[in-house]
Amino acid sequence: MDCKVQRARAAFRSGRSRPLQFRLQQLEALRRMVQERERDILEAIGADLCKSEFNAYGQEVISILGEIDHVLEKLPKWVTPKPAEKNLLTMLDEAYIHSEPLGVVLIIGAWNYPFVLTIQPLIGAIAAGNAVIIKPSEVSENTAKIVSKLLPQYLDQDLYVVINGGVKETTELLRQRFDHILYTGNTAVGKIVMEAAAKHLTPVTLELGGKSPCYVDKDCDLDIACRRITWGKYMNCGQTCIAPDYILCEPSLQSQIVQKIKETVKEFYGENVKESPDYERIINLHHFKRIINLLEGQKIAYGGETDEATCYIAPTVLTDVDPEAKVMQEEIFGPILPIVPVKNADEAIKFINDHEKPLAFYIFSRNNKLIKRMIDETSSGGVTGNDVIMHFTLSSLPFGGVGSSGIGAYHGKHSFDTFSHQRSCLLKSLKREGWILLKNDPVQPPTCRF
Ligand SMILES: NC(=O)c1ccc[n+]([C@@H]2O[C@H](COP(=O)([O-])OP(=O)(O)OC[C@H]3O[C@@H](n4cnc5c(N)ncnc54)[C@H](O)[C@@H]3O)[C@@H](O)[C@H]2O)c1
Ligand SMILES: CCCCCCCCCC=O
Repeated sequence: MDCKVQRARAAFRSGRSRPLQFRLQQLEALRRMVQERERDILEAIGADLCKSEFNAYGQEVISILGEIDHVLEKLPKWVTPKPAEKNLLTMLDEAYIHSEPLGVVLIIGAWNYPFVLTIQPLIGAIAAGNAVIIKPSEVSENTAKIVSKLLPQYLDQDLYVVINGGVKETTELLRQRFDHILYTGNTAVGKIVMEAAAKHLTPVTLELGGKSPCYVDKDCDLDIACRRITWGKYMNCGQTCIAPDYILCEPSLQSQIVQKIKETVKEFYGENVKESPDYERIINLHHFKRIINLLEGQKIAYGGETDEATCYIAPTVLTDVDPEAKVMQEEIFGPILPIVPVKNADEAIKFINDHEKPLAFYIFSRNNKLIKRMIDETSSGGVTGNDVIMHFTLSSLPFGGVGSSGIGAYHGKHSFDTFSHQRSCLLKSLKREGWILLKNDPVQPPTCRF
């Protein structure tokens, strides 16, 4: 492992990852890999998460191809040094900001979108000119295997290295010195990563989780709201970092919401969800049991069926959920949707602010003023009004958390910035040396110097 990181560092020091042409060529090769080996990639994701090819393509491959195209188009502009404003003392000089690569960066991926969560940060790290060590999640072993098999066939083998393994290997890896670490996963491990990084003063981007609230206002299009919530909540069997974790709404809306979600589930997955090729499974028995446990003592208004043998949990809605209930104490990361009744938007705002800052916040309302007020009076990594998940799909928006849901952000230019150092450059003119006397004259106030 040491020698793989050293090899990447030596390759970085050779300087070959820096030229724009090289970065573009590597990104084009990555795009070719995704296009030519699409079948293998979809198969691996499918095997890990019991996901249809259609869903794997729509949820993982499309965003990677879109991100690569976006970066290929914009990178020449991003790498161009940006002139900086000058003052009287430097008016004859050249001042600019140069984005330079950080060095060797470590990307630690999570299992729930195993391809996108390793490859999307990789795109940014290559674009910024770094060498990269990629550590996919061992939980999604098929995707980890295919990533480690394919990347060396398409990319520079010394600069971009995949290391597979679990806690032991990652712990060992974290002892090494990196120039940046981007970790995606749960908050507890995020703290371990940050502690290890601190030993080397390595900056981190932590893409963590949390309980993302969804406020449904009584003045909203309830049909559309419930359709969109159903889509985002039950996609990937609820195992999405920015899935709406729970709903806040006035008590009288609960039964309508349950009814509409029930109808939408039928529309999306058919009469028998268990038989639907579009409905995934919980990743493993450990998570299956953890989620089932959250149902204890709850009023199940819809769903609730489970099958341990296949880690199946039906799309489920809970009503009149007590904020103190177990299901409200941790991120659910499964297809259970609690509804917590609140009197109004103000009570919803207070509820959100009384808890840790979430990764996402969703507001459904016809009243844009209310949406803006709720944004102003709360905090979260990102927000989507009148939909869920969709802010993730925009390369122009920084994707990341705040407070306990994460540190830093990536996607598009934000990835490039995350993996770059903004270097201040001042190139002094050799002219007007006489001015130095003025600079060194302590009796002259600065305003009188020129
Ligand atoms: N913000 C985001 O973009 C994002 C995306 C996906 C998931 N998540 C969050 O991640 C969580 C689910 O992921 P997970 O944590 O179950 O994924 P996971 O089990 O795949 O772990 C993530 C990574 O951490 C490594 N790891 C695990 N234990 C470790 C340890 N003790 N020391 C060092 N490394 C260790 C794993 O090998 C893996 O590569 C949820 O909270 C979810 O919200 C966040
Ligand atoms: C259009 C749907 C895209 C869905 C991608 C969601 C990725 C979320 C990453 C966190 O888990």
